[in-house]
Amino acid sequence: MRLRYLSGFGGHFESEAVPGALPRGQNSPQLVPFALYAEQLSGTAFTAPRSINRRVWMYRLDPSVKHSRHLPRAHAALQSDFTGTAGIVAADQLRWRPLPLLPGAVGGEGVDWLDGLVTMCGAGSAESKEGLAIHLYAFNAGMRARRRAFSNADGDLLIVPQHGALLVTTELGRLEVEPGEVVVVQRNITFAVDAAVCGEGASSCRGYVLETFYAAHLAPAERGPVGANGLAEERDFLHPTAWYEDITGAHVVTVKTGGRLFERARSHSPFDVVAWHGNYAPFKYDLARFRAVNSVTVDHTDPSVFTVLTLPSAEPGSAAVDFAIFPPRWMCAERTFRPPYFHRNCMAEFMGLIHGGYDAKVGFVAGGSSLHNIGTPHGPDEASYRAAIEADTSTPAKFAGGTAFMFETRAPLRLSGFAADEGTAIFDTEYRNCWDGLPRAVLPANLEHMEDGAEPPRCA
Ligand SMILES: O=C(O)Cc1cc(O)ccc1O
Ligand SMILES: [Fe+2]
Repeated sequence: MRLRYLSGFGGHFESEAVPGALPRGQNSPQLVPFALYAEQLSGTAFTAPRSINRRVWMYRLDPSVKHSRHLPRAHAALQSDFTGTAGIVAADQLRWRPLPLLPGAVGGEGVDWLDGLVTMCGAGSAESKEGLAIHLYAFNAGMRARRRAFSNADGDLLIVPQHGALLVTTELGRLEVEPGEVVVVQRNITFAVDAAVCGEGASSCRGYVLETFYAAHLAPAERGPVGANGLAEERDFLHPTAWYEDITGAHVVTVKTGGRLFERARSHSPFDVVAWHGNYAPFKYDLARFRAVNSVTVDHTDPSVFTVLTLPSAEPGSAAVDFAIFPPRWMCAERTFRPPYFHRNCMAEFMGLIHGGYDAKVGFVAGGSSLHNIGTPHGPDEASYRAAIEADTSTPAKFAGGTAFMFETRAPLRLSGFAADEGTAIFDTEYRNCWDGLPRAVLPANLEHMEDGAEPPRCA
């Protein structure tokens, strides 16, 4: 499918699927063209400063309010509260294998994207509007065939497909998102996720999701001294164009609010927006477009240079959450240990691998995940360490091996019961052994010691 997109981060776009559907010169005429309903969706408080204010005006066949009462709905593995006893505190280095791909579904059977979500970890709670959740998904059934959609009042969703291209249908139009691309669907935008390839030969899909509970939205990281260009370029953020369907029959929109799921039934498709304008719209971004900047002299540059999207906190320079990537790139720092260094971070690091390998861990596989919580020591495994200290660093080397990513947050991450369960097939109980064989440094026997001339203090 060749879809058209509107390019530019933070742009004020307008799009109409039917010429003349978009009111000109005003948002809410007495009678909208074709008697469509005008509806505003706010992405920020009405009075948020212009630079961060987000809203969209939709012109639709029915107002969203035409639906049944909300009925509670259960979810087996979705968690939106990590406070109190709701989250499991973990200090260990942790790694998980990929979720198994689900076999091809027959008929109406199978698990769809929403039911296929499983929470791994998070912080804070949806209700407090502070914190985040990290989920995985695996699905083999479409939401559209089930006339099912989702709308998340709890926050924005950054979806990172790892296996299988997605067709994301939203109120504002459709986006095709392949592994290597990511998509952001913001708070309260109704959407459905399907495999982009349907029917015969359709693959099951797998990936990662970051859910941000904060009022602020993810935006490209500042460039600082890098200058006016590079890193994530505004023009590479692609938004959908208006698309609607005029379909009667039972449709269900599942909403999540305060961590609880409810269903509201409609007699028509919720994807009935004929035209829209505004600056609150889902977008996709191709990670291969990231213009990486790195050291051309010595030393390993901190991974903040690879930040694609960030959500600031009130503390200057300390993100509530960053989305950083480790893409294929040239490594050219001389006399340098080129892979990530050994370190302990004041931020928590959740990592995933989209394809290929990661230069600090031979044992990290595509689709897998790892967590190094605040202060937890980690770094290259033994094999990566040995290879790096022997590498010839007099010439550049291309790291073409893969694309990993990191959700980095100032919040301590707490585990879900699923992630903490060492008995699951995905929990990697061996992970911590990957550093066991690191040789201890040996100082020469006849080493001269620095003398400070002073006797150690003695207590009476
Ligand atoms: O731990 C990791 O693998 C992620 C990471 C990468 C890097 O280049 C520097 C620091 C860091 O935490
Ligand atoms: Fe790290």
